[in-house]
Amino acid sequence: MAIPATILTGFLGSGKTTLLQHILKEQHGYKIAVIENEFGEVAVDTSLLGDRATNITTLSNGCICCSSQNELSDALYDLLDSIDDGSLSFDYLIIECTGMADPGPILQTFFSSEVLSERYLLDGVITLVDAVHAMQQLDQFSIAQAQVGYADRILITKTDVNPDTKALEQRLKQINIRAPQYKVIQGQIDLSLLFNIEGFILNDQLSSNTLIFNPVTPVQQAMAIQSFVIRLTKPLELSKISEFMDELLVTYGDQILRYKGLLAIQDDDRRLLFQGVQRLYSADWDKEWQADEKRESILVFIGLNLPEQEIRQGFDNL
Ligand SMILES: Nc1nc2c(ncn2[C@@H]2O[C@H](COP(=O)(O)OP(=O)(O)OP(=O)(O)O)[C@@H](O)[C@H]2O)c(=O)[nH]1
Repeated sequence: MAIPATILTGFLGSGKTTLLQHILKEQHGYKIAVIENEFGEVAVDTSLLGDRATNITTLSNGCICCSSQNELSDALYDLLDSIDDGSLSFDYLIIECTGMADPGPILQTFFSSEVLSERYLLDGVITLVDAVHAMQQLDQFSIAQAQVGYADRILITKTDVNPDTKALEQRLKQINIRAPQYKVIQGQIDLSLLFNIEGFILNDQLSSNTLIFNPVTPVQQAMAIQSFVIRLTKPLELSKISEFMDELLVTYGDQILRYKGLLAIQDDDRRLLFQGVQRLYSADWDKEWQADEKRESILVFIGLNLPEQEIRQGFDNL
């Protein structure tokens, strides 16, 4: 059984540690391992950590804390070794990123080797956003926008200090139309909203409620991460989709953070699911379209300065 993994990200001081403390205290029945991602931040002599690259501590409630100065992949392998030699057991992994970390490379690590992609199952990205400071952070730091862009769930924290989050919610939706938003005070949230969300599995969960939203004001900044939805009623030709996607990813692979789609294909009664992170994407056949279902393709793209018109046009031409 692959171990599900959740990535916890968010700008400096957004409340990641506070949420983690809540998660680790809660009685949820999971045996959770947490990796604190300090990777590459401070060069620490590995002799301090002993032979292992990863420093592993077990808390009194059975949760496991790991810190590592090495690459994330080393820590992931070290945890697997500990499971295999019987010294550890856990059934869920959380990675807490540092506030300035770009989640992109962290996600890519899970697909970087056969072992890691088979033994871990990337479940989702939870992004925390500070209701007091986020507007300014989003203006100033593209990394803060990227953290929102990658999210499967967005948690708006510190709403006890600033309860008026309307404008922020709109802006977050412009950046990431796909991720539901929840308000959280001092990390208090129902954990079932955060775990087993299957953000990277091929499925048809496009959160159709959130897709009704239409951005009214264009994002102003030059470095803007934004999302948009494409809906097409005419069936698409399969070979042309992969051709177009390959072309798109060669040119814009670094800018497209995440994309997900449910496609209607010409001469086939099955739905085609596809999803990707930057240049890495997968597609698979799903069940057949039901009689009461509207046979249309829906795609969500989230990325940095994406050529929306060009992408829309490209799909229109398929
Ligand atoms: N009022 C209020 N304070 C909060 C809330 N959540 C977190 N804080 C406080 O905000 C500060 C930063 O929270 P942390 O949990 O350390 O944030 P972090 O994201 O781990 O911070 P970094 O590790 O610096 O990236 C702490 O003083 C928390 O007590 C909240 O919902 N309301």
